[in-house]
Amino acid sequence: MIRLTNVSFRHHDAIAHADHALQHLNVTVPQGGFRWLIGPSGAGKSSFLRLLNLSARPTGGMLEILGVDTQTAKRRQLTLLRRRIGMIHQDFRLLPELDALDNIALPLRLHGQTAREARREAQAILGWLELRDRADAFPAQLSGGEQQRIAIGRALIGRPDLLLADEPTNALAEPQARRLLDLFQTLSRRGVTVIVATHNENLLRAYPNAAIALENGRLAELPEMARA
Ligand SMILES: Nc1ncnc2c1ncn2[C@@H]1O[C@H](COP(=O)(O)OP(=O)(O)OP(=O)(O)O)[C@@H](O)[C@H]1O
Repeated sequence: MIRLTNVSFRHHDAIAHADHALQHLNVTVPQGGFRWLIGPSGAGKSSFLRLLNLSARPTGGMLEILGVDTQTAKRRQLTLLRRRIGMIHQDFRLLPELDALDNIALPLRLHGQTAREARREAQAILGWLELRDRADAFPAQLSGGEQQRIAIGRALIGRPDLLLADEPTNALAEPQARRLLDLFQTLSRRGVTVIVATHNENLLRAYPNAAIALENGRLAELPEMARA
């Protein structure tokens, strides 16, 4: 369960003091829920995902993630919570000095698994991503779509309970995008909470899940297309 109660967020370096990226949001997503996150550029979608990803803290309100009250949680609880969250960043954020296999394996290494175990699981994911022959390639040697698929693999390898994705299909061809969305749907049916920011109207139509619509940092009326 994800629960935002009156959550506001202001970037440290926001220009005007009153400039809030998110304002007074009340949102609940049950465990296993799939939500699109939609809204025009600058509406606050990435800021919203940063809060859920625990890379930023709300400046007001209460944020509960997977049953943990993030304001009162101890550091150790937050560390454990982070391991249950998978994030696909819009700009991929691969480590340039690691090859494709080790980028995917990284979360398991950070969680203390041996290189051998982590690489074995990463190999299986590379197979699903149809990138087995690119295991040794470094990010700079990969196409945008290949980098995005590696970023997807890295988010999935830790078997997250909460999967967050910022425009995860923007570098993918349509069949790959649909395959990814089919996987997201399957994961959601198995109890993973999935939140996906997108501008891709074809996908919104093809996968009519409920949506969280933002506009100027506030919840907005849902456009017809996104009502589920
Ligand atoms: N690091 C930052 N410092 C200051 N303000 C920021 C920062 N990042 C975003 N903002 C501001 O916060 C607001 C919300 O931006 P955000 O990136 O969350 O929107 P978005 O919906 O993800 O946009 P896009 O679809 O273009 O990615 C905007 O007004 C933006 O200018």
